[in-house]
Amino acid sequence: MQGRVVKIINDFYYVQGNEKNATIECKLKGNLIKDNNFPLVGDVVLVELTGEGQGMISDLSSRENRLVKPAVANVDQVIVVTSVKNPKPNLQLVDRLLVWAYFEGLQGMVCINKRELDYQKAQELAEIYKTSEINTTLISVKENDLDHLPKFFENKTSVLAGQSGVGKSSILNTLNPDLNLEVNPVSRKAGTGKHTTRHCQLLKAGGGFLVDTPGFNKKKLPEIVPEQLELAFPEIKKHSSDCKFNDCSHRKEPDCQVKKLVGTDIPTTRYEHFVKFFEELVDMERSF
Ligand SMILES: Nc1nc2c(ncn2[C@@H]2O[C@H](COP(=O)(O)OP(=O)(O)OP(=O)(O)O)[C@@H](O)[C@H]2O)c(=O)[nH]1
Ligand SMILES: [Zn+2]
Repeated sequence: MQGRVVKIINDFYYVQGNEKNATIECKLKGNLIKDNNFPLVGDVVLVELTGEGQGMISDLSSRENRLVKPAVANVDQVIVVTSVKNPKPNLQLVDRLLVWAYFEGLQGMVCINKRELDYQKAQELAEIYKTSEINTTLISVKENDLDHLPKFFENKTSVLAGQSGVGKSSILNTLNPDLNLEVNPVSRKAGTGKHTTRHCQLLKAGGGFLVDTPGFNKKKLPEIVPEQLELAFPEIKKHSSDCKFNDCSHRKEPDCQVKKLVGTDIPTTRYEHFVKFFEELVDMERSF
C-alpha cells in the first residue's frame, strides 16, 4: 500500500494509508538504509504489510519540496495564525512568516483568531491582508466560527505558524476533536516563549494534513538579495514598475509610486515591515 509518513519516533515510521484512519507502524527496508534514503514526515512511501498494523517501507516517492526546520516533505501552504488580542498581535512576525513562506515556494495565508474579543479590531486586521491580496480568514474558535478556514485545508498539507497562544492547537482540536491537543491559557505561556506543541507530526484535519510544529517564532529572513524582497509583497510588486527608477528600493528615492500609495493601496504596517526587512537584508549582505 501507499501512504504518508505522519510521525517518526526513533527508527519507527508511522504511515497513514489513503482510505483507513489507522496508522501502520513501519521499519525501513535495508535498501533504503543502505542508500541513506531516509523518509521525512510528509513523504509518500510504499509499504509492504507484515502483520496487523505493521509493515516495512520499501520505497519513497520523489518530493515536491522539503522544509529544513522542521524537516517536513511535500508541504503546500503556510497558514499564519494571529489573534486580535491576548496575546497582542505581532504583525511583524506575521509578515516575516509570509516572506518565509513565499521563498519556500509555499502559498501563504493569514488566519485571525479570537475575533469575538474585539470585532472592530479584527476587521481592521483583516483589511490589511485583504488589501495586500493575501487570503485571509477571520475566526473565533471560542464561538465555534471558523469562517472558510476548513476549505483552506481540503486536500492540502498545511503548516500552522504563529506566536504562542494565538490558538493553533485550539483550531486543530476544532477541526478534528479526536486529536485532543493540549491547550493552555495564554497567561501560563507568557514570557516563557515555550510551545505546548512538541514534536513535528502530520495530523489529519479538515480533509487534509496539518503540521502543527514549534520553532516558527523567530524565523530569520531567507538568504535573498534585498531586491528580491518585493516579490513577497504583491501589493508593492504591483506598483514598483511605476517608480521613476528601475531599481527603486521604495525607501528614499524620488518619484516612488509605492511610497505614494502607502496608507491606501499599500497598508502602512506592511510597508514598514518591507523597509525593515529590506534593511535587515542589506545588513546581512554586508556581513558576508
Ligand atoms: N477568547 C478566545 N480565546 C481563544 C480562542 N481560541 C483559543 N483561545 C485560547 O487561547 C489560549 C491558547 O490557545 P492554544 O490553542 O494553546 O494556542 P497555540 O497557538 O496552540 O499555542 P502554542 O501551542 O503555545 O503555540 C487558550 O487558553 C485557548 O482557550 C478564541 O477564539 N477566543
Ligand atoms: Zn519605488
